[in-house]
Amino acid sequence: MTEAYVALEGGHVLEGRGRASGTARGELVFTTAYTGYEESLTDPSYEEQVLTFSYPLIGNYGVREERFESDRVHPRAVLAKELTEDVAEWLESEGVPAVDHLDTRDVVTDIRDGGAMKCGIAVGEDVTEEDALAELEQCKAMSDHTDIGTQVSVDEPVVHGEDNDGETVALIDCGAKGSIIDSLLERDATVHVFPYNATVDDVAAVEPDVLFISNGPGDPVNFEQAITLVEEFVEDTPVAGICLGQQIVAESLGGSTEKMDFGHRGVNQPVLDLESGQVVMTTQNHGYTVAEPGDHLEVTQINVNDDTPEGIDGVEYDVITRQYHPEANPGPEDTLDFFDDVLAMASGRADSRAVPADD
Ligand SMILES: NC(=O)CC[C@H](N)C(=O)O
Repeated sequence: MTEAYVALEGGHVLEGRGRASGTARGELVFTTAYTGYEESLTDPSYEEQVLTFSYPLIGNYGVREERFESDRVHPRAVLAKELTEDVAEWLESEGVPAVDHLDTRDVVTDIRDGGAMKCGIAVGEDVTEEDALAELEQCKAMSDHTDIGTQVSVDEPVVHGEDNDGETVALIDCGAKGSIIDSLLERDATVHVFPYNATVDDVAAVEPDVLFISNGPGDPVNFEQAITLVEEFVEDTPVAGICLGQQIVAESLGGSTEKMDFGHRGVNQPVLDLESGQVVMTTQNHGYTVAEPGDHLEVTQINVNDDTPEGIDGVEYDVITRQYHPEANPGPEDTLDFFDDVLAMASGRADSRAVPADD
């Protein structure tokens, strides 16, 4: 019989039903998203995490490659109340352990009380609780994955939309979702995708109209080269960022970031634009946040639930970043116009708050 154990930080072990076999360890997090499991499971931002779905039934509309955000599943393991056969087979074929028949209400409550925590998973014919505890023992804190970029980034630069007539975007791939590239291509941009550790010379060679830092997994302070790129380019080149990208921009320009207790993961996170007073629904997936924007950046949007920064713009530089995922996939498309704003900024057409003040 297939055994399935989940060992939580502190040593508490849960028993469930094994749906995909193997052993794994990672940072235990939850998403409240009720749709979009194909997109979430292929989002590189989940690298080194174990993803719990709080919505009780996952997989009820199948598994379609056209919905994938990258070419593989990124969470180390998946926990749910009920996974369909389609999803279980997919995860088994990807070598990603999965456990269901768990009381995910308890798992979510544990994470909310204790914060995102380490965990170990063991699923298989002969596994024991000790196997899950052994995985837990070896689990590293997220911030200790210091070279996580190498696990999710392209190895070599790739160009998309070479024949497009629009702006030239240098996208630093810290684990970029495919929808970010698609959103730029749909707006006629040429997108040069660079490895997370690209040099200033590499990027300068394509003469970008905008330096765009992608989403990605882990702690922003571990993306030292991307932090350097923003410092080097910001005086002469507009800068944009999504999620990890916002955090990297803040780290570059005198701000700071910190780890949240359990983060924001879901598709109905309300965000208030401080200038217009408008609230939009957003997709989110992050465990770190900007703590202080620093003198060069100003917070322009906040999370309605906890006031954390959701939009940060440049004070004297052309900078626009968002903590949420404007590209949706999954989730609402309320914020797709972010890409129009970024490309307007890149072309110098921007009537943006980031325009330097007159003397
Ligand atoms: N989606 C992302 O880019 C995640 C950003 C970062 N890894 C965090 O957890 O906060």
